[in-house]
Formats: sequence, C-alpha cells, structure tokens
Amino acid sequence: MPASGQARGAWGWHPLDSRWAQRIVDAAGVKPGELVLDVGAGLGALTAPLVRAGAKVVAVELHPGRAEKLRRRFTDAPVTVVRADAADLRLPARPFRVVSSPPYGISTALLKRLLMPGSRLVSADLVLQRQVVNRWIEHQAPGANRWSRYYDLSIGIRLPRKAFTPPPHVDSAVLHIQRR
Ligand SMILES: C[S@@+](CC[C@H](N)C(=O)[O-])C[C@H]1O[C@@H](n2cnc3c(N)ncnc32)[C@H](O)[C@@H]1O
Repeated sequence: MPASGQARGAWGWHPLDSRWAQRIVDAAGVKPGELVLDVGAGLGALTAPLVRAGAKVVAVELHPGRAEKLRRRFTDAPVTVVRADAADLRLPARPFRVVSSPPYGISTALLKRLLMPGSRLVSADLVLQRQVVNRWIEHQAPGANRWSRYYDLSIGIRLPRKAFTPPPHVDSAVLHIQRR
C-alpha cells in the first residue's frame, strides 16, 4: 500500500488504476490454472486481470466491507476470498504465485513469510515502496543469506504516482521474486 496506509487513518488506501493493474499482471506471466494469491486485494484491481489470465485466485483482504464486496464481485469467478491478516498468512501447500499490492506497513512481514523455509512460492510480483524494493534486491533484508540461495529478486515495473488514486507521497515499484 503506497504511503503510510493505515497510519494515515483507519483503512486509508490507494487503489491501483486498472490499466496499471493489467500491466502488472501481464508482466507477471501468469498462466491459466495457476494458483495466485492477491494479498490485500482491496476491491479487486489485480484480482480482475488475474481472473482474465485464467488464474485460480485467493484474494486476501482484512477489511470486512471490502472482503464482502470482493465476494459479491467475483461470485461466479474462480476466486476464493479470505478475510485474514496478511501478516499471518497461511501459505498454500502446493506451488503458488503472488501478485499483489499489499499494505506497505506489512511488506517485511509478508516477504519474510513468503520466503520462509518450506514455502512453495514460485514467483511473486509485489507493488512496494521503491526504497523497500531497492533494499531487498541489494540483499539488505532479513534472511538474505538463506533465501538468496533459492530465489532471484529484481525490480520490475516502476509505477508513477498517478498509477494510484489518490497519488501517494512515495515512489513505488514491483519487486519480482523468482524461484531458481
Ligand atoms: C494498497 S491497498 C491495495 C488494494 C488493491 N490490491 C489495489 O491495488 O487496488 C491494500 C489493501 O490491503 C488491505 N489491508 C490492509 N491491511 C491488511 C492486512 N493486514 N491484511 C490484509 N489486507 C490488509 C486494505 O484494506 C486494502 O484494501
């Protein structure tokens, strides 16, 4: 989540513009039938193009109203909406991808969880604060000596502030994680 997310006020957020969401999903290269987690799914900006790509989506959203709207929006689609705290995310037991614009406040907790020993993560494309992306790709992040043996991290799409409404006060980019 760009800017300070919930710190700006209860459940403040910056949804992604649908064209940028489509670009992020296209760049992620999701294939039909793949299991994809959209963590902090909001109202489904990324969920919708993931469904169009043929993914089976687990949309994780903590806000009760947004989770309910997601359920209604994707009733007839291969989407499972889970109302849960992304910081306590239970990882799937089978291979999965992540395409997500999560709340920035939980970036580190989420990354540590996705990269923890035993994770079946295949790839992740996460919209994060640019300086957080830089820290992770430079291996200046927790556990780097362990996960860098299994995963390559790189910077993906750089997002202009106008890719969000309202525009945040910080720069954002996609952190791409790929299992070797
Ligand atoms: C930046 S918004 C992104 C929403 C959507 N992915 C988009 O791009 O438009 C992050 C979302 O995460 C949700 N959220 C905040 N804290 C969360 C948490 N701890 N666990 C799961 N979702 C959370 C917010 O309600 C919000 O919908």
